[in-house]
Amino acid sequence: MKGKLITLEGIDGSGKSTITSFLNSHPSFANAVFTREPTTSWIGDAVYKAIQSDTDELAELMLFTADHADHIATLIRPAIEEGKIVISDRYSDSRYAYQGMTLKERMEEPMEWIQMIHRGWTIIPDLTLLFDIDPAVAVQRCSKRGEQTKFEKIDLLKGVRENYLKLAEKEPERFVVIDTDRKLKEIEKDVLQAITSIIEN
Ligand SMILES: Nc1ncnc2c1ncn2[C@@H]1O[C@H](COP(=O)(O)OP(=O)(O)OP(=O)(O)O)[C@@H](O)[C@H]1O
Ligand SMILES: Cc1cn([C@H]2C[C@H](O)[C@@H](COP(=O)(O)O)O2)c(=O)[nH]c1=O
Repeated sequence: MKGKLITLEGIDGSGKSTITSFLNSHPSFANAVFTREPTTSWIGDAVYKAIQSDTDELAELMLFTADHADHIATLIRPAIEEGKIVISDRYSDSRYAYQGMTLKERMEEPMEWIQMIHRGWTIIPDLTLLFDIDPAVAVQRCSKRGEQTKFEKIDLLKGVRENYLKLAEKEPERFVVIDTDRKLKEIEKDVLQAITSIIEN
């Protein structure tokens, strides 16, 4: 039996890692493979170097995309072929939404172009949970957390959020949008319901 790929997406501070930890300790997902992008490989390390410095935005996209290709080849495809459930904290939609913003002065329709360069080799998720939140609330949460990435700025995150919502509107059969400006218990319930309906089909 073929496995399932479930991805968690959303702007910085939207609550993806918090829900990933919840799922990781939930008995229903004891055999699932938990992963993330940027990955923990040397390419993922290079990505973190790029986003912690003033790297050219196109070079940054290429690094994120190389990390994605390696992630698919070494972990995602083999796990899915073994019939596993794979849960990834960020995946290709992060590139469409974030680099769709960072490259908007460099080209016309960057989001469509980035999607085009993924076509034919990426694996499309069975389910994408989009953690949606007002960027002002997300940035406030991030500031309490301490560490910051260069993308944690309200204006940029507003554009990233709009890109995510456009993606969700175009593919309603893949996306489930979760309002994360709520109590954790309510979010957990919606997440479990969305995942269960995909796994049981
Ligand atoms: N529903 C919630 N209500 C209040 N605070 C929350 C909620 N969910 C998460 N938080 C807090 O918000 C902060 C950011 O959450 P988290 O690290 O899970 O976000 P993230 O989407 O993984 O962020 P990033 O993409 O930047 O890693 C954390 O301090 C977390 O404890
Ligand atoms: C995969 C991916 C990530 N990003 C951005 C989103 C975040 O600001 C950082 C990763 O940091 P995290 O807090 O460890 O999730 O990188 C991106 O711009 N493009 C991508 O493809």
